[in-house]
Amino acid sequence: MTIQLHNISVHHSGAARSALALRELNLSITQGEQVALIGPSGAGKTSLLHTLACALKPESGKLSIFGEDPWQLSSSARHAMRARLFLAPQTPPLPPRQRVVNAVLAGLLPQWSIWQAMRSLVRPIAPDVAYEALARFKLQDKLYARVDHLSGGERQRCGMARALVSNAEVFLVDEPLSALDPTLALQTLAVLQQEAGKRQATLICSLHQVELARANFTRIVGLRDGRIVFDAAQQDVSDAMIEALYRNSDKMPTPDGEPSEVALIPTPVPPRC
Ligand SMILES: Nc1ncnc2c1ncn2[C@@H]1O[C@H](COP(=O)(O)OP(=O)(O)OP(=O)(O)O)[C@@H](O)[C@H]1O
Repeated sequence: MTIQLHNISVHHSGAARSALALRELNLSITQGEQVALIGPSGAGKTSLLHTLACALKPESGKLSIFGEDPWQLSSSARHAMRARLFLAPQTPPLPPRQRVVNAVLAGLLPQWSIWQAMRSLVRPIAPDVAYEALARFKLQDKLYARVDHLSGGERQRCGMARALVSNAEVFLVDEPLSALDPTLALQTLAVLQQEAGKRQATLICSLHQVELARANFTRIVGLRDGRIVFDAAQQDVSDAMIEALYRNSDKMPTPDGEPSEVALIPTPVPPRC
């Protein structure tokens, strides 16, 4: 099992201790699985991806990635683990004045020495690698453009190209399609899924496009109020489950941050690869 969460609860630093972003989550994902995370805004999709990327430390519960608890490792061992995980945030943190070629090649940084990294900033070491990755997202003509001259959707695809050049074993991708038109969204998702499939990487992808998730992922995890509401095979996800997942709650929040009511749906047995 590549990823195992047992009763994981997480809160963000700065948030009230009781305002948990994830509440007693249980989840197991095997290497090579492709999982879509869906759920309303604030459900905890980003928090879950950041927890899996070892960017957020759980408050309680047991987390295992590649068979080890990242937070029991030394910081250098955890750093090495992070290099096997690629987190593509909703808004890729690309330095504005950087050239696209360098932004993409940053995906190779975990494999480079400090000298290679510095040399590449002056004169990109492997522009062909960046070019090929960009071409898969139809962005090759922007190879030497400045990042702050890209549109939002182009930046997102630049972030995806960076994922492609990395040798990550797990892709944690947050809302990769939010700034893309429907055609590009489909193409981008296809490239991500093909690449993950080709290298047997695990792909965990949060999506607001529920129909895209249902059409393209064999396993769908529905989150709401920091809890897993369902974890089901694509064919077992019904319209009623989706409707309940996204139903607006007009209940007033309680002062301790606990949601006053969550429509929990019995969880079908998750599919196994
Ligand atoms: N930096 C932060 N500090 C404090 N609380 C946070 C922070 N980031 C998120 N939260 C809270 O954690 C909970 C889960 O947020 P999260 O961003 O994980 O949801 P999400 O499902 O990814 O939402 P969206 O679809 O809008 O991106 C929310 O209640 C949110 O308000």
